[in-house]
Amino acid sequence: MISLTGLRKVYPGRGGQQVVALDGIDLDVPRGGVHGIVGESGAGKSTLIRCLTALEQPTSGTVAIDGVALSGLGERELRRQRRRIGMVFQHVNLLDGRTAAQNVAYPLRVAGASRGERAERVRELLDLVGLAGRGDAYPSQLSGGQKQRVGIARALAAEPAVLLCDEPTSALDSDTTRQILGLIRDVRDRLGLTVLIITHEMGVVREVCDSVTLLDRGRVAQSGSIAEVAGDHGSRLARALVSLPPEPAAAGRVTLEVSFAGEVPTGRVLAAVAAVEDVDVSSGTIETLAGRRVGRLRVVVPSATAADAAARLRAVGVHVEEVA
Ligand SMILES: Nc1ncnc2c1ncn2[C@@H]1O[C@H](COP(=O)(O)OP(=O)(O)OP(=O)(O)O)[C@@H](O)[C@H]1O
Repeated sequence: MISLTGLRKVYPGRGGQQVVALDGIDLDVPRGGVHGIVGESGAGKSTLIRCLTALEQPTSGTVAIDGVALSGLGERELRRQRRRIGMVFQHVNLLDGRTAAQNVAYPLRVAGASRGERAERVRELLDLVGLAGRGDAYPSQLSGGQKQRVGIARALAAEPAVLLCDEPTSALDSDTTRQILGLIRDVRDRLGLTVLIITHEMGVVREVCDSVTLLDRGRVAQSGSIAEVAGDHGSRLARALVSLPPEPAAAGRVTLEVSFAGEVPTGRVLAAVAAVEDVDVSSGTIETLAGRRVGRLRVVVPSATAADAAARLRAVGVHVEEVA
């Protein structure tokens, strides 16, 4: 549904130096998928969004939505394609002097819908986002979460095929974040949308995404379904998805991080850990992510016997790394 091929964007920098913001991105998000894009500041996330909405022309490579490449479209066709992409932002930017209903109706007015059509569609949309009966409220009378609901309704007004969400919950508290992510999943389920979420919060990825891409200096550092990346134990995304607090080991001891996925029975792992001589478990988690059981344990062992302990643990099929 969303297909990026060899996407490259180079900006002219200061002193004639070039800034490579995107360096050959290949990415496919299937119809109905919720895909997360994560990466540090400057990784290229905003540039990616601007290329997807054709606000920015790629230096090379293609962006295609539903098989239609954006480059080479005429002005009219491009406008039509843009309407197939709804945008949800961190700061909703509602028109303060207009009611929630008028804000949602705005893109419908621009698209030339009649008054009757607008009223009916706005009612449906407010209902869809859980704001039935709140259409007459002004933005100042709405909570942050309710404003974001209005923003989502507005983004859905033109019946897009794709919803691009740029840090949709960064300004919200954790309860409201969970509700808004639940809503995004719900509209995906009901309307069959394809959703791309740019976020710096792994909690968002865990909660709502089916798949995820880590961008690093304009390149894809890692990409896959949540189950795949969570099971790729030593990887950056696996560590970020299932993270443990760092805790330095005492002198003469080292910490081994033991990671495993559903293929290895938890009981067997725990038995192997318990059998290690003079072992202590300092932290750990065993949970189900995208239907796959994943576990991570930090075990502290004497330095002198650490290599032997690691070998014994690996023998049961787990991934073991010494951590600082
Ligand atoms: N218009 C521009 N002109 C020159 N350089 C740019 C421009 N826009 C972005 N860049 C550079 O491209 C790189 C990627 O920037 P981008 O804003 O896409 O990253 P980001 O991952 O969205 O970061 P953040 O999370 O801070 O928004 C950075 O090095 C940035 O300085």
